[in-house]
Amino acid sequence: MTFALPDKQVRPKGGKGRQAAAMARLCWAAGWPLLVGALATNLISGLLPTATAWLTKLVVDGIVSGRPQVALLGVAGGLATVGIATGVLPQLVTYLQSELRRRIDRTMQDRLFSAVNRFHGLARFESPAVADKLQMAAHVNGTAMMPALTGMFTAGRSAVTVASMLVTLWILSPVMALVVTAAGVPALLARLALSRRRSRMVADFAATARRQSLYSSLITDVRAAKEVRLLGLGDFLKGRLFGELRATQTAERGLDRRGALIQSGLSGLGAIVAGAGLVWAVHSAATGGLSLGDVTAFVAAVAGTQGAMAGLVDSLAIGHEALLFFEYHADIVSLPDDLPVTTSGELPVLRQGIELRDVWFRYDESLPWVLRGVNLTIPYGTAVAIVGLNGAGKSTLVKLLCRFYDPTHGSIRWDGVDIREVPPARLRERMGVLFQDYMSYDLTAAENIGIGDLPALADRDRIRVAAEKAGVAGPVRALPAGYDTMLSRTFAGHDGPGVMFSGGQWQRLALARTLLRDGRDLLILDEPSSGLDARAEHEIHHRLRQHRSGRTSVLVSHRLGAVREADEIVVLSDGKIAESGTHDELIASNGQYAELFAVQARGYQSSLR
Ligand SMILES: Nc1ncnc2c1ncn2[C@@H]1O[C@H](COP(=O)(O)OP(=O)(O)OP(=O)(O)O)[C@@H](O)[C@H]1O
Repeated sequence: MTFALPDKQVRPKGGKGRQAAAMARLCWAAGWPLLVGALATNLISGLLPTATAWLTKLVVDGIVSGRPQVALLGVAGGLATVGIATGVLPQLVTYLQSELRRRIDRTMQDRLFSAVNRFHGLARFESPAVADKLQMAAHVNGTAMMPALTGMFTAGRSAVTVASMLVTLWILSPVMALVVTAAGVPALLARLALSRRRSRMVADFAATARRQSLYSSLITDVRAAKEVRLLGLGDFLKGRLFGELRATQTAERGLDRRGALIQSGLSGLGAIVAGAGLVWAVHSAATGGLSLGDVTAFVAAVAGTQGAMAGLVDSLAIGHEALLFFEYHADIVSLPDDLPVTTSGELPVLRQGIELRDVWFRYDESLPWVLRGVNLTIPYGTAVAIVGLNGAGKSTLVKLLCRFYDPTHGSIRWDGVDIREVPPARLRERMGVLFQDYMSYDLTAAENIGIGDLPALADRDRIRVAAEKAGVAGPVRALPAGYDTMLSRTFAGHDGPGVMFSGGQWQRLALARTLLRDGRDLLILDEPSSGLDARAEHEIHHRLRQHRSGRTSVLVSHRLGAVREADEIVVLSDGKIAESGTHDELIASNGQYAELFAVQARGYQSSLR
């Protein structure tokens, strides 16, 4: 089991405008009626403060000038209606926004995981840059995006309030309208600059945050718990986690201090402007330039403009930061497939065989060659065994046969058809493969086998037959709920706690999953018995020999006793085929195979003495 440390920082690319447009399109697709509804209610809410200010002025002026009661009552009724709307609309806005958040959540998850499922090979998962982005993108959902969306709504609402308040102010005092606007501009610029800094900080500390989550998962993950305890790594990991946390918090603190200083300065400036305006308004009222209603409207307009301007700037800043995270999602969603795949092309039913023609392969241009000109034929209906020392390239060859990567040079042909000329799914549905690093799923025993062939998931008879062939039927029947037992200690089953299998039992279960794909053209077994006890290994290989006879199969194994009956044994050494032949031929030629076989045989004989 490995936990990868992200090796470099990932800063998403692309302009904010482009990302904002992409996000707007996503929100539209997620639920445009909700989006329009939420936007409209937000904008109407934005007009309410101005309406309240004007209606209050009319009421006050009406009372002072002794207007008829009916007219006054009408205005008061209007004021009451605006009051009701002020109380009700925020609830409606909240509901519409929550529903929109759920829709956006679904749309984002759908797009993200569909994009990941579209990667046909493994290269994307092994790229540190992509893995880092994936980790960031997995946290970006509707909830994380809401600040950007509500930020846009609030910005729209605040803009409406600012505009309407400024009109009110302009009517009462154009000079004051200009002064309030001018005082708001530095606030806008300062807060946008702060927000940019904050976004940069989030990007700069992305790797730090990922390392934090790596250390916390190592401390909490059940798979790491054994080694963490045995080696006493708990405090070591916690120390590293806190080191990262301290680094992030120090940067955050610096930014918060700077923000607090700037905000205080700007608030002081706003208070001076509002105070000066009040002095002017009182003076004008005293000299008859303004009515009492004008003064109340003026005070409300100054406070409203300043408040709405602050809201506008804050919303823009919050939206700006949320957009940064959206970019990780957008980058993954737009990432092309790692393999050039075709959507058409048929794969014939295997009748001649599979041929590797001068196959060269390396995982990356910067890495050494793993396979160097491999020429190998796996004739139809035969069992070919691949043996060799650790790192010789055996599992790599298996991965190329499954087309998880394309050969760097050369080709792999299936009855003469280059496997790059058919969709990978069509190739993969023709094979059953047991990987060396097989998966153990936190699912029931039946599901662990059944997912080997999804249409058989509910077919208990087929699952039982596969379990029998893999020699795991007995252990499964002995489980508390038989095939329905949850094989997990961290997820409980329907009837109580889950149960864990032993390493060898898991391996047999994985073998059963592979054998469920029985009728496929090609069976590949990469170290199918590495975790089995001697008796189980003997028994399994006996069954597999029966199962493989007459079928096309590839068997990779370090246990040479297990491969001796293969039709052909291929010895891979340093990425090349060193020798090949039947067991007897290879023993007679006294090469690498004979040497390896002799070493293993000596080991067994000496332990018998
Ligand atoms: N995903 C990968 N990315 C980069 N290098 C890899 C990757 N997988 C394997 N390698 C390298 O390729 C070489 C061959 O590995 P491979 O797993 O094919 O060997 P193997 O013959 O199956 O070994 P073993 O007997 O230990 O299972 C090794 O040097 C290994 O470090």
